[in-house]
Amino acid sequence: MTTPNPHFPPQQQPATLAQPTSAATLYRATYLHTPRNPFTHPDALDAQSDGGLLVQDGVILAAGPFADIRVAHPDAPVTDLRGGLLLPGFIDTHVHYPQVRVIGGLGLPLLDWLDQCALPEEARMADLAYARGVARDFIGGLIGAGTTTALVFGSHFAGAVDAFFEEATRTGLRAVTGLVVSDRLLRDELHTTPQRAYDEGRALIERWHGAGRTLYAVTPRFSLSASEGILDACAALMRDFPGLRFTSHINENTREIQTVRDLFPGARDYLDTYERAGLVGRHSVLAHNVHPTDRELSVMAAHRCTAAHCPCSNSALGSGFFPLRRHLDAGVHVSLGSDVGGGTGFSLLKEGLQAHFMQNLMPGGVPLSPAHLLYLATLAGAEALDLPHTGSFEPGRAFDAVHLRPAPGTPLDAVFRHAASPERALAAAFATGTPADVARVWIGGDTVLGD
Ligand SMILES: O=c1[nH]c(=O)c2nc[nH]c2[nH]1
Ligand SMILES: [Zn+2]
Repeated sequence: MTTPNPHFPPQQQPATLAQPTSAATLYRATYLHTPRNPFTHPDALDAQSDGGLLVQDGVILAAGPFADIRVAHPDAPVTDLRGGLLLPGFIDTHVHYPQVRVIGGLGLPLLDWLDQCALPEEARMADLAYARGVARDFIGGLIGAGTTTALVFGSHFAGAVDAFFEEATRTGLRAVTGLVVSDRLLRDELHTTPQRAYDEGRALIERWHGAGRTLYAVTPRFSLSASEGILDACAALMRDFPGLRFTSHINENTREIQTVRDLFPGARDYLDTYERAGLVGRHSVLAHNVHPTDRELSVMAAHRCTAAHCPCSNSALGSGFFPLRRHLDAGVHVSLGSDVGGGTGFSLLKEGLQAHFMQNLMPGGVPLSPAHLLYLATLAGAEALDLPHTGSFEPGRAFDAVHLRPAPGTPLDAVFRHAASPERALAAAFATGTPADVARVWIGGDTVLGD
């Protein structure tokens, strides 16, 4: 892309860190990652057709051509992953936990889809046993798609959020989530009060923020359903507990935007409803932003907040074409989200493909290479969530990885066996890969799927 994003300079890391002192494993694979942002660095893709990643205690110690790593570490046991593609684990920056069982409500615009599909299901999360089952389905879906970190829209019920954190902890997923809060225009049982939003949020933060791999995200559903009082309670949590993340929705659908305008007559625009409350900052991720104004883009860039682009959801709900070029030109950071259940599944491969299609089809769209798609599905999310130990295979980062190994006889297997380069194989993975091609997933060096 044309405009450098000054907010996330590439990490300068030595090629090899300290020598291992105890058992390390050398993974041999065709691997690809984007240690840099390809929108600002043309040679951002690092592809090794016969690569080696030396991993100890869940951390990558060395990365490069297998032969080089082998010479330096002749005794490390080798795990041979050749025959597929090894990528950094995917990072989904917008996905709804209580909606996994209502994926596929096609054909409705946002507000009708919420009324008819999403909110009735979200009301069921009051039942803790039900919520526990949903948490299993949801996290199984994420990991099964190769996602190792997710910014998750939680539930309106504190017990269901506890259930999510418990399941995330059990499985090892890196998860950032929180209580969803609203006090109008949804359904009565999903409404809360500012005081209760603060009290329940605080209790969850004290239990889960920074516990193991979990972090807390303050989460008003959207300004349409959140009064100034609720937004102020959210801001109070952000002030009282430094290091929290913030997430919500913005500028998704024209009817939604008009309703927000009517509800906040003093606000300059949609972003201003969050901005006035002090909720727009480096740790803010706002989903969709399909219809932003120039002022909103410049304020988002100035505050270094992220727009989570959810192309399958935007297509399924008919929300519109995401103006990626305007975001990049304004210097707004962009990451990728599946937006299950408005989105159509957990695979960030599919989201990457849909992003590619939409940019191809829209006037002034940004041509997206395989490197752009991989970046959006991995490092861009790590940057959005300020998790610098994830997102790529640079030494010093956690070994969060997905091994794509299509079944013999499938078209993707044929492409992998005959691809002229790893980059061609990567393009095919985005074009035709699915969760069925995910053979193994690691988080922090632990195998969480496959063997
Ligand atoms: O895509 C969306 N999914 C949701 O659940 C939602 N809630 C508010 N705005 C929303 N947009
Ligand atoms: Zn959403």
